[in-house]
Amino acid sequence: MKSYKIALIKGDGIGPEIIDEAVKVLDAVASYSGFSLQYEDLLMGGCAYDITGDPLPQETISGALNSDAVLFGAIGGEKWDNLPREKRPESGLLRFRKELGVYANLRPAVVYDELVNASSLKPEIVRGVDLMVVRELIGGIYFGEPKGRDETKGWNTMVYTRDEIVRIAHQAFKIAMTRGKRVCSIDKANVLDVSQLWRETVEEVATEYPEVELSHMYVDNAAMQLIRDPKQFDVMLTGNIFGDILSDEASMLSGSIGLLPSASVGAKIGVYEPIHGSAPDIAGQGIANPIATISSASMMLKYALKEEKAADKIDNAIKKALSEGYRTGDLAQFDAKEVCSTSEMGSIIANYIEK
Ligand SMILES: NC(=O)C1=CN([C@@H]2O[C@H](COP(=O)(O)OP(=O)(O)OC[C@H]3O[C@@H](n4cnc5c(N)ncnc54)[C@H](O)[C@@H]3O)[C@@H](O)[C@H]2O)C=CC1
Ligand SMILES: CC(C)CC(=O)C(=O)O
Ligand SMILES: [Mg+2]
Repeated sequence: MKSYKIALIKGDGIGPEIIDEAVKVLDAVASYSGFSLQYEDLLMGGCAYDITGDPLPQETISGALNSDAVLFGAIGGEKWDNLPREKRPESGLLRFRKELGVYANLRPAVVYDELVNASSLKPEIVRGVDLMVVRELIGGIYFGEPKGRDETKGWNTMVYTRDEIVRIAHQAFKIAMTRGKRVCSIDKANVLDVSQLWRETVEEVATEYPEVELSHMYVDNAAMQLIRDPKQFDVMLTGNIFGDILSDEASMLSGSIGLLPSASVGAKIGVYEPIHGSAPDIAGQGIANPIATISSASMMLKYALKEEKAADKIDNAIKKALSEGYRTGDLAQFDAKEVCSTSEMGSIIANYIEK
């Protein structure tokens, strides 16, 4: 029987609660699909800092590199917000992504038919939305030098090299070829020099994909268009910060940030992670929506382990749970037949996995 090594990084806040549910569902699907999964827990974030003094211990990097894939929950929380930057949980996550080299963060935003009433927008605007944000993940303003602060000034730098833009643009065009063959590249080329290079470089890469229609949009307009008419988008190609922001916005098309998964790829080992954070405001209450993480586990099966059938089983089980009217608290007002806890939702989805 095939066996895969999965590195689990639960992290802080709701991280452990949502990862536990994803593991429940993964174990169910593995048992019916002829493979087994071995898990190794690795520390990252505030919990890692508390134990080791470092938000990203070296063993976490080597453990991840020794695995077939990483399933990641979330890190961060107020307790660690006033530490020096390099000690903060978020620095650990940024360093982790950089160390692994996962430069492409794929963030699908799909609206489930069962949840069209849950969106912040009218059902006719969101029904059928199926877009993919392809976000550059290890460059841009989160990483650029110089950065720093003193008493009166703080500074960060948005830098992209041509090579960084070329590789993320290829990812976007390749993904577009498997979908609606449209890429909208998001920038701020009317103001930022780095965005002018971004736009020119994306144009060059586009010549290798003549079947794909390329358009460009300024990020401020994109934020508005995503709400006005989200179905105009197929693949949205973005830099790091723009994709971070626009994908949280896109989650409101689907009804909750607790629904959106992601895959961070481009290197030997990928990281599969919900788009949301550690949600300290609801941590420990058993009310977080685990679907974003369960769906990220499905992306892991599909992209990292090539277990496409098993991934489809998870996606179908999620749809079944939603169509049967099960909702966690974040979606309780929207056509819920039964409101359930984080762990009940995990069990329901695990039970709906096709044998
Ligand atoms: N990938 C990661 O680990 C990320 C970590 N963070 C960190 O997380 C902490 C909290 O950040 P916030 O800005 O509050 O963003 P957040 O995404 O953690 O939470 C924003 C809002 O969405 C809700 N929410 C998030 N996930 C949910 C889920 N699965 N089910 C139901 N509701 C959910 C939260 O309760 C909160 O009201 C910070 O320390 C931040 O730096 C933020 C984003 C990403
Ligand atoms: C917490 C940050 C490091 C990143 C973030 O918000 C994200 O990747 O969605
Ligand atoms: Mg974010």
